[in-house]
Amino acid sequence: MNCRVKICGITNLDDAMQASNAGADALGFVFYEKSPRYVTPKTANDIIAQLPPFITPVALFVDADDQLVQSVIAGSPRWVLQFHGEESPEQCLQYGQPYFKAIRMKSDVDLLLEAERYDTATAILLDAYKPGVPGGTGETFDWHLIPSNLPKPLILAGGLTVENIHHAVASVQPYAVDVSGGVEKEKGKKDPLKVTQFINGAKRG
Ligand SMILES: O=C(O)c1ccccc1NCC(=O)[C@H](O)[C@H](O)COP(=O)(O)O
Repeated sequence: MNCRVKICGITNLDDAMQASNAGADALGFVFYEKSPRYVTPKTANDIIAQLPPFITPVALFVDADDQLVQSVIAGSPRWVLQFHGEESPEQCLQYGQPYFKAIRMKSDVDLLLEAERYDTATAILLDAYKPGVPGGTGETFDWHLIPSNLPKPLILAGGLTVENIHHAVASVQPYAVDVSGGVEKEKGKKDPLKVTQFINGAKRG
């Protein structure tokens, strides 16, 4: 199985180009001001204007104002949206763009119900739950909680690293994996070697 890779938390052109050249399928940009990986709509749109074709830029929001979402998507027709907060299916759909819904995993989450609720999402992204931290936690969750009959493409996130990516892909067999902190040298700056090793590890799966 060919596992796709999204490198999240891109803040600069060098990291975006390096990840693209190393084989990333998607790049994530965090439009959440409290994040150390926050980028402005202008910076992100300037970066994606220079990306090669076949790379999907993903705009990540956490319960954002309409105005912010609109200012991002006005900059390029290439955006896929990722909603990482408590957005309803109607809110996610209102922009008329393809979207992923992130679900933060707790033992009592009914994933089949969530997948049905967000049936307009093109994929469900599963991330670790940490109280007070909406994402980019660097923590894994119990992959046994993922049902094998999830009716949506699954993007596995949360605490993935060069060390655990082979095991993650082999055991969960996700459509794609998503990483941020595990391939950084410091918050907001990627480590090129880790990015390359991570992508190779995921695709070798
Ligand atoms: O990266 C952030 O700071 C962030 C802040 C708020 C919501 C989501 C955020 N990041 C999401 C991601 O980077 C990934 O989709 C995912 O959470 C995996 O992150 P990590 O565990 O660091 O690999």
